[in-house]
Amino acid sequence: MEKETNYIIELNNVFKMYENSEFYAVENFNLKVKKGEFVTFLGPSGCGKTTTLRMIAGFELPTSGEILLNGRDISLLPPHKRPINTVFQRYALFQHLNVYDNIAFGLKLKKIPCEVLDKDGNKVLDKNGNPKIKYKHLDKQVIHEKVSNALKIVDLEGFEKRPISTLSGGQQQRIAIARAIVNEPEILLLDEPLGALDLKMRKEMQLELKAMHKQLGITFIYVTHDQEEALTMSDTIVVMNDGNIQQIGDPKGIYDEPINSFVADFIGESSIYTGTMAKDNKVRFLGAYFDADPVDFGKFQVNEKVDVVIRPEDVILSEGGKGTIDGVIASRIFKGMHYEYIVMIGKNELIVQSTKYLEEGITVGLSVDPVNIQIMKKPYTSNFYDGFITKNHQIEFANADFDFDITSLFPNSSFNENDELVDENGRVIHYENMAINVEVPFEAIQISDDLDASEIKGNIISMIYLGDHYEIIVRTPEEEDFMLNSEWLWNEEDTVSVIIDKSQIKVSLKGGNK
Ligand SMILES: Nc1ncnc2c1ncn2[C@@H]1O[C@H](COP(=O)(O)OP(=O)(O)OP(=O)(O)O)[C@@H](O)[C@H]1O
Repeated sequence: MEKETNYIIELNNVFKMYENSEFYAVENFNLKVKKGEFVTFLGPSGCGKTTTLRMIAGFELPTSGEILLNGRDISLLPPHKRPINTVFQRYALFQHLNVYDNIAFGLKLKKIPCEVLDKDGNKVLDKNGNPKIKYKHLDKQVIHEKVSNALKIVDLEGFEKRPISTLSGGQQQRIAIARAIVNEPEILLLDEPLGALDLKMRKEMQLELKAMHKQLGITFIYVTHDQEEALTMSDTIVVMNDGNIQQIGDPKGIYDEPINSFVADFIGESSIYTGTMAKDNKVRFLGAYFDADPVDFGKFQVNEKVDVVIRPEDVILSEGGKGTIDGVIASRIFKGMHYEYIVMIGKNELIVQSTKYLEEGITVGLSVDPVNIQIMKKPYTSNFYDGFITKNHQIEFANADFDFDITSLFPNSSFNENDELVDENGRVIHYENMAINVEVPFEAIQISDDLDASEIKGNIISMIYLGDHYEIIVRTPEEEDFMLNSEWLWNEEDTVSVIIDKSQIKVSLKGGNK
């Protein structure tokens, strides 16, 4: 069904699970893109950016949900029928063709409908009285003009006859872009198009792509894991993690008002702390009470645990301890326009940028304007799993068994002499396979590089520094995630064993079997 819309692309409740996979690569994705917008999908490797792009292009079908183009559902339309072109990181140019033929390739195949005319130039009608239509190839002259124009846009006029192999990486990428825009798509999808270029060339091409976007006036949907690239080029950034959208906003909004610690950590440099809301518009972190922005304060309860984000450029340094809190300068690096300091407040580190030159080892006062203290809801402090009770009256979750006193789940129950679980009237309770909810607080989990220390093993997939500790996510081969806090610095991708303090596991019955 078609409906009036200002949006060129809409994704509504889109989910994608690949065949032979047990998790969603993209989960509940909702996005509206305006005509002419430059939208960037930003997130770490594996977060679902390419999958989303491929669904828009039509190379993958969503498992559920709908994709609308100008208000029309295109979920089942094949890629070549969508007015959308894609530029990939690997340029996918035909090495045996020259520049002209690479760009003209699609145009030469294209057939356009034309009305049939008789020798006097009148329209020929079919038996229903409608103009008769035939399909014919584009004129050579038209192709020539379109190719020249595309080469002009990518700033490679005069390169028509050059073999592809004689072009630099940056030039090849421009040809790939020219090939995509020569078809005059309504939307251009760009999947890490600058990923294979060196830093200098990347920076140049970022500005050129932005200029091309302006000149062409078409919608760009761009994929990158480089936050600086996203901040430089986009009108709108969609920050993704683990198949989910974390935040949608313009670059400044995302940088200044990150919605959670993942976004704050991923975009720009920042110090992140666990804080507690206190009375009288205050928030306590780093062992001191700071004035909070009253607007933020109203969103939280007194005593609520929160994440507090401080950007390095927002810390005001003063000599002689005239701030909200004192710290000692541990290191100083000159960064061209300013110095970057690591200041220690007890065991916590704070990153500070300042144009002032200060000696290492001295005590400084630190303060932050209330509007620059970003206070965010703490997403989780516990892990949650679906599990069940095994026939040996253990509990199983995350593909591991744990001893657990299951009598605590059934009031007044006990085990009889036959090792059966019975209620207060002696009736047997059939607990085997009963479904349970399991909560494992972060504090209950430790990790170790001794892989024999636990039957649960996994790889570290994320590590966020929170001032005096790291928030770490370990993912098992079965795609179970364990989030925990650790004082120690680990390496991403490290394989570790996950040790759970059983006494801290909380279990409740779900009702029903697994
Ligand atoms: N064809 C496939 N079959 C099964 N799983 C897949 C397939 N393609 C991607 N995945 C999985 O889906 C998830 C999302 O992958 P996707 O390529 O969309 O992420 P990405 O954010 O684009 O990552 P990158 O930046 O590394 O390209 C990953 O866990 C990936 O392993």
